[in-house]
Amino acid sequence: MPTRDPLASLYTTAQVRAIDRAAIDRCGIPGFELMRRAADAAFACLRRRWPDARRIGVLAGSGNNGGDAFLLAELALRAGMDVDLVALTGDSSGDASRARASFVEAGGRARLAGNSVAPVGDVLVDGLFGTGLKRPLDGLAAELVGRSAGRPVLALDVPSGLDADTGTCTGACVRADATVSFVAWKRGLFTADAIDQCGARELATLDLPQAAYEGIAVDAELADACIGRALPPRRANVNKSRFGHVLALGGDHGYGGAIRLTGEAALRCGAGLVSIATRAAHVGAINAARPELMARGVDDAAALAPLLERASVLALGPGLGLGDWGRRLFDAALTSGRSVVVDADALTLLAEAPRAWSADAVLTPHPGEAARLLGSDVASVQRDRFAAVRELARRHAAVVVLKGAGSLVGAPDGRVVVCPWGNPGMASAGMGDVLTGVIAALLAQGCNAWDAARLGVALHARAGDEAAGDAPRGLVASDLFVPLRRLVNGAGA
Ligand SMILES: NC(=O)C1=CN([C@@H]2O[C@H](COP(=O)(O)OP(=O)(O)OC[C@H]3O[C@@H](n4cnc5c(N)ncnc54)[C@H](O)[C@@H]3O)[C@@H](O)[C@H]2O)[C@H](O)CC1
Ligand SMILES: [K+]
Repeated sequence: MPTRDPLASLYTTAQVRAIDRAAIDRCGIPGFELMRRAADAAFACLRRRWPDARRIGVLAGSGNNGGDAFLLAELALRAGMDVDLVALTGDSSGDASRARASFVEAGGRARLAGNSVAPVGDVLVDGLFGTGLKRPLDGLAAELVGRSAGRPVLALDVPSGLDADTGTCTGACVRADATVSFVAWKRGLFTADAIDQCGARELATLDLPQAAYEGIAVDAELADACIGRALPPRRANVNKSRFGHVLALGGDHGYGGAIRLTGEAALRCGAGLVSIATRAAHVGAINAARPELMARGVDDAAALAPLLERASVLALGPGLGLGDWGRRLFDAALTSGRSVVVDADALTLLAEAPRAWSADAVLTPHPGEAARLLGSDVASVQRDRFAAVRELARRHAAVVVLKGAGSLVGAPDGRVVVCPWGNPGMASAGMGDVLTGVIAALLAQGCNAWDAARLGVALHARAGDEAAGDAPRGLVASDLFVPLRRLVNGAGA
């Protein structure tokens, strides 16, 4: 059994609660001690991130998230800070009740939320709700969250209002500058709305022994970008044929740039040879822009046959269109027996008629394409991205990349990897075309579908972050080529 990497393991809230129970029942650590350790870790995080804070505002809910908040407030009092604590309810339950009493014994005073204003302070501690959130926030809780807008916020465990299993928030939700999560990463902290709501994420494992985690399944893993294990350094005595031949198919009239981006990305990530099957009208422009690409105008399966014969991996779909021409290329490609990355319009064609695969297959839908493939709608896909990517991988018996904020990679056997990199600048034309080329290049160099997809997504997102810097707006897809080349050679791993 590979040793669990706590920093890369993602759990559902039910699994985290099971770890909590195991810590108490199996390891003999009282729940209140866990709460105290959580408060210690959160207070240390606050002092580190806001070293000049002298007054803190605290929002305390009725459950153990609130209990964490009461004990943090007590620590702040004992450190000589001013504390303005607003409690959502007049009493707390279980360990939280003991935490509340401890805060009061230390001289703390809990104001009742009622119609009072939000707590004052240089920084606001969000201890309203954590993994016990059961429904979208409303009423007083929603009002308090609304009043935290625009202030520096440290969220305890989970930003209040965020579903820690799916990363979505349908009602009011705290927007934190930092979130310190306890015991283990909740999978919902890394995808969907969480990317906007969590701020900087920190994990405090509360010094739990490994025994607390044993026997409790990990639901997903954070992507790693260590390319070295899958693509070892190149020997000198090699020929380009060792690094595969990618054939990119697409670029109907008006979309020649899409397939060119795919082809160039494959070259930049180390494919030995890259050919492009596209409309004849695009060949001149592609050859002029990137002569290393072997662009060929094709109109039918006959013209495509020799290209398919020479290729080892196909990148199918960017700018393919849904017309007769695109359908002919689609059908020829999917009966070629080659490993294939299926993207863009090819996914729409696939949704019309699912296929069995005779080699490795990676699908790369955005939420809209995923909805079409599932016969569902975007809202349902985004409501639970983990369920969607697992259902897609199972139903199509392929590795699936569900793109979007916090891209997910799913395998037919249920494995899921979550990409913690990427930025809003990547929501722009051509980024998906580049990703298709990246994944095809890794397949061409010998990676299996799972490694090619999870590493390709990580490389692509990290290249996007490097290219964007602190200016995501205006990032263009070809900006990724230079960082991609650095990262695919193991830089920064
Ligand atoms: N193992 C760990 O990760 C540790 C967790 N700790 C903290 O405990 C909370 C979870 O505590 P819990 O009491 O289960 O739930 P919450 O405090 O998150 O929720 C409070 C309470 O609120 C009610 N509620 C739920 N949704 C709503 C709503 N929309 N409106 C109003 N009220 C709602 C419901 O009854 C909940 O029970 C975890 O996040 C950690 O912060 C430990 O302290 C440390 C170890
Ligand atoms: K919280």
